[in-house]
This record gives sequence, structure tokens and C-alpha cells, in this order.
Amino acid sequence: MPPARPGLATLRAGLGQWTTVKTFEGLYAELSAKAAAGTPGSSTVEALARGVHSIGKKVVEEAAESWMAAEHEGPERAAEEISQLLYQAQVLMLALDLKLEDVYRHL
Ligand SMILES: N=c1c2ncn([C@@H]3O[C@H](COP(=O)(O)OP(=O)(O)OP(=O)(O)O)[C@@H](O)[C@H]3O)c2ncn1[C@@H]1O[C@H](COP(=O)(O)O)[C@@H](O)[C@H]1O
Repeated sequence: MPPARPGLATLRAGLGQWTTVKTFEGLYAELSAKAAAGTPGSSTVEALARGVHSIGKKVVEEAAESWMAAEHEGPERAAEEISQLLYQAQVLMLALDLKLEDVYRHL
């Protein structure tokens, strides 16, 4: 049997969620601005102050947690850990003053 077609209300709710979702580019812009301003209370600013060695360990930690979640905890938990991995990767980029284009040109 074909899957039920979503009603208009469902589609609108879906669109509403989609428009508020953060993108990789949007997150990078947000983190760059906080790093440049040295925003007090920002975990990104604090992580940058700790330096590349500390950030690198967080990248590895979140990569391992993504792998474990994917194998043992299911897709939703894996998505959560992968989002943290993407965040930590961006913090590492900022620590090295790498722009999105610097990374994208290797894709
Ligand atoms: N997506 C994230 C994000 N993911 C992880 N983190 C940070 O990384 C830390 C996670 O480290 P831990 O390993 O201790 O996490 P945990 O609580 O043990 O969770 P698990 O990894 O075990 O699931 C958190 O305490 C946050 O400081 C994040 N900090 C910020 N962001 C995004 O970055 C934006 C800017 O954040 P600030 O710089 O804090 O303003 C926010 O609006 C968010 O969108």
C-alpha cells in the first residue's frame, strides 16, 4: 500500500520547522561573529581560548560518539552526535582561520 499523503497542515508544520533549522553555513557565520566579538559566555569563544590541541580532542571525541551512536543507539542519537561533530569541526576551522571555501574546495 502506498504511504499516506501528508495533509496541508503537516506540510506547513514541516516547512515551518525547515525554515528555522540551522545550516552549516549559518552556523559558521554565527560562530565567526562570536569569535570576532569575543562574546562573553560563548562556549565557542571559550573553546578557541583553550586552543587547537583541546579542540582537536573534542573533534575526536564527537567522532567516536557518532560512531558508537550509529552502531548502538540508533539514527536519532547518531544525528545528535553528528551535529556536535560538525560544530567541533567548525570550531577547529575557526582556530586555524579557515574559511568555508578553504574546506569546500577539497570536496
Ligand atoms: N551546536 C553547538 C554545540 N555542540 C556542542 N557544543 C559544545 O560542546 C560541548 C559538548 O561537549 P561535551 O562532550 O561535554 O557534551 P556532552 O554534554 O557530554 O554531550 P555528549 O557529547 O556526551 O552527547 C557543549 O557543552 C557545548 O559547549 C556546542 N556549542 C554550541 N553549538 C552551537 O553554536 C552556537 C553558538 O554557541 P555559543 O558559542 O555557546 O554561543 C549555538 O547557538 C549552537 O547552535
